[in-house]
Amino acid sequence: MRKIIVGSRRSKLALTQTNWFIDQMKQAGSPFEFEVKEIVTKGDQILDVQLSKVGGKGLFVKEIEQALYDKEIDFAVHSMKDMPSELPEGLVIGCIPPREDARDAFISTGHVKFMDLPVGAVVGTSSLRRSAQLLMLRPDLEIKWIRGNVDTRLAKLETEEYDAIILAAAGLKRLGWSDDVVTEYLSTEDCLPAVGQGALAIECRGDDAELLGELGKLTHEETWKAVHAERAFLHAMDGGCQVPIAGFATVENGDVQFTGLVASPDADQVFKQFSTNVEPETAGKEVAKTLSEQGAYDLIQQVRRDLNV
Ligand SMILES: NCc1[nH]cc(CCC(=O)O)c1CC(=O)O
Repeated sequence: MRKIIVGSRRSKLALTQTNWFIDQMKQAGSPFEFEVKEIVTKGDQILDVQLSKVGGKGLFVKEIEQALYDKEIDFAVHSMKDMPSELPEGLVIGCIPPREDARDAFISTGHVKFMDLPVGAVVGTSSLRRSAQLLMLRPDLEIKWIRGNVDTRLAKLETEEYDAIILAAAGLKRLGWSDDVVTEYLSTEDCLPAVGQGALAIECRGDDAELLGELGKLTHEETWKAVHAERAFLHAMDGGCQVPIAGFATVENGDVQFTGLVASPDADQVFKQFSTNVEPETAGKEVAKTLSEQGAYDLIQQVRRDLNV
């Protein structure tokens, strides 16, 4: 029996996602043995600075992709959100399993709802996408950068000066945190999720036909369509996790319904557009075209120059 080596970042979330997916493969009757190999990425090492400042697309994936090229591992389970919109030559996404909750979770001390936060309350996030959208609703809030994995951030809410923090619901749910830690789930209208948020990407070598055949069986059609619309948008806008960009799609009766958003970091300028199409890429690209015509592409380039990324 072929032994498949699965690469994973060392964080609890990465390992949980990896083991969850291996279980799915076993349940589907995949004819393999599995072994997990832990890999430390640059993104895991730099935990003390604002992510948008260290820059570089694919901060969490580069070392893993090298291990794929070197055949040290056969596939890796990534958060789709951490994947650059273009994969390097020779590597492919072999499977997109069903999406977890794509929303952002708002967690405050004392369970005060977001709109009930006192004036000037301090909210912890290191994402320009989240901070821009929070400031649209509550321009009075103070955004304070916060880094670290899910457990660290929840601990910081208790011990440091934050009134609230925002985390991806998917990470909390996969780690088994119960719904009661969450004060409220922000609606996708109020806080449009990051492209790919809540979804996983199984990355492998494009020439590994045997593995690709097994992985393909576990792809979830609706998630595949939604993610392709979102990533087509991200790519067309030259977006990434360093700039305030959001994109979220659902599938209704086979049609992809996609909303894209680009904002300035201070939320002074906000561009938002919706499109629906049977072709996922078309839905994403149409929104990108409209927003670019309105000035959103230039805004992203401006943000990149300002942040030097
Ligand atoms: N930015 C890091 C990251 N990448 C994926 C997740 C959570 C899981 C997901 O969105 O799929 C997180 C943490 C967070 O944003 O709270």
